Amino acid sequence: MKILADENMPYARELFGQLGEVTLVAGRQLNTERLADADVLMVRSVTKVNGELLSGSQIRFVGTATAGTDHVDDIWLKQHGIGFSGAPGCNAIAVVEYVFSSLLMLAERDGFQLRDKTVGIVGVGNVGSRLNNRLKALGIKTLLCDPPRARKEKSAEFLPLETLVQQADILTFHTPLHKDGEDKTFHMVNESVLAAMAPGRILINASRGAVVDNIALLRALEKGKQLSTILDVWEPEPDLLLPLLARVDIGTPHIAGYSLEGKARGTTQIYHALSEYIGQPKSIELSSLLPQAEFNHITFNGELDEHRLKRLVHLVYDVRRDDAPLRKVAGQRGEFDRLRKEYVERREWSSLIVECDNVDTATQLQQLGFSVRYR
Ligand SMILES: NC(=O)c1ccc[n+]([C@@H]2O[C@H](COP(=O)([O-])OP(=O)(O)OC[C@H]3O[C@@H](n4cnc5c(N)ncnc54)[C@H](O)[C@@H]3O)[C@@H](O)[C@H]2O)c1
Ligand SMILES: O=C(O)[C@H](O)[C@H](O)COP(=O)(O)O
Repeated sequence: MKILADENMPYARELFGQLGEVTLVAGRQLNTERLADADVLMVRSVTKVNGELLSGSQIRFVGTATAGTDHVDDIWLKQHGIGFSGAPGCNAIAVVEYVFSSLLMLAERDGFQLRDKTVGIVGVGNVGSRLNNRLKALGIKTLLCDPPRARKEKSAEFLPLETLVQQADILTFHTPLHKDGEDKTFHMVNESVLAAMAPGRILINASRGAVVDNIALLRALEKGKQLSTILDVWEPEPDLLLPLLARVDIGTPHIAGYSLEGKARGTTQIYHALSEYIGQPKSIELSSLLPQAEFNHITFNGELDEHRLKRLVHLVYDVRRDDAPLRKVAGQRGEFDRLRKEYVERREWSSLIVECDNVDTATQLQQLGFSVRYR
């Protein structure tokens, strides 16, 4: 079995090599010729997988090691009897930790306490629900919007987007990109949503670029709208609007989900899916693949306050390490992708064992996802 896999997929050779012959390719350069005699295609989000790419090929299974699947025409795959698997939730923790890192940085810079803010979460799936749980562990008020879940679960927990726009100090988007339909998310943040956001609010997009109308956002900021913005995803990528990057508070090259754990989980999820599809079910523990983290043990004495939490969070991942390099190279051909390809290893909070002497601190850090030892 010949398996073609994106070169930016950690552990692809080790895992897929157990199932067939692996060739690694640059995701943006995949074309019909490269697919010639391949049986399986394993991609990330930069490869558009559709009839144009696949007709005439002998591909019988497609996997994407990503949470978002808007780059895959899954209907076409089904119609043509091609197996498909995404990697739901693989990098949700990484995105949550990106959001925390960003908000704690803004809180310090602008002199506010996160615990005084209300956070509106739009899209309460794998990312949104984990974000909600961690914010609640800190006693932070959240407002939730997820119409598909609201319909299914008939729960009053979910509110209309307009309510969040009016009431939340921080509005963070974690929806899939739907170009149309009842739950359309394309340009969900448009001119009128931006106009309705009160001065001093914070807008975060770590979902898909086009969930926010980037031109409308740029216009609003150019007209002096007081809005702090955190953008990990752009419309379009990789050729983002440079004047917009210049005006956002934090701008990163679509790496919110790029913890080593998150990427590796993506690979293992589609490895499991392929092995089942071909009738040779295999399983592998993530921990057997991952190296020890650079910093893996720390002693934390006393009580946890927001300032100390910020220091701990930024010890593991400080978003500024991804913001500055993008500003330096944006606009230069190939550089957005290079930053992603050569991404310096980043680990999740769970990779840090925190030894605590205070039971409340230990409980809270555990709820937040750190590995904790109480002595
Ligand atoms: N920046 C990154 O690196 C990164 C990483 C992971 C995921 N993502 C993106 O974030 C998205 C969310 O990730 P996830 O893992 O939580 O996905 P998910 O599928 O688990 O959750 C998405 C949630 O959004 C809800 N939703 C759908 N339409 C909606 C609408 N119109 N309004 C409000 N909610 C709506 C769904 O009901 C679901 O609960 C992915 O689809 C992907 O595009 C980006
Ligand atoms: O949908 C996802 O999982 C993320 O957006 C993912 O991190 C994108 O990374 P890429 O596939 O572009 O490497």
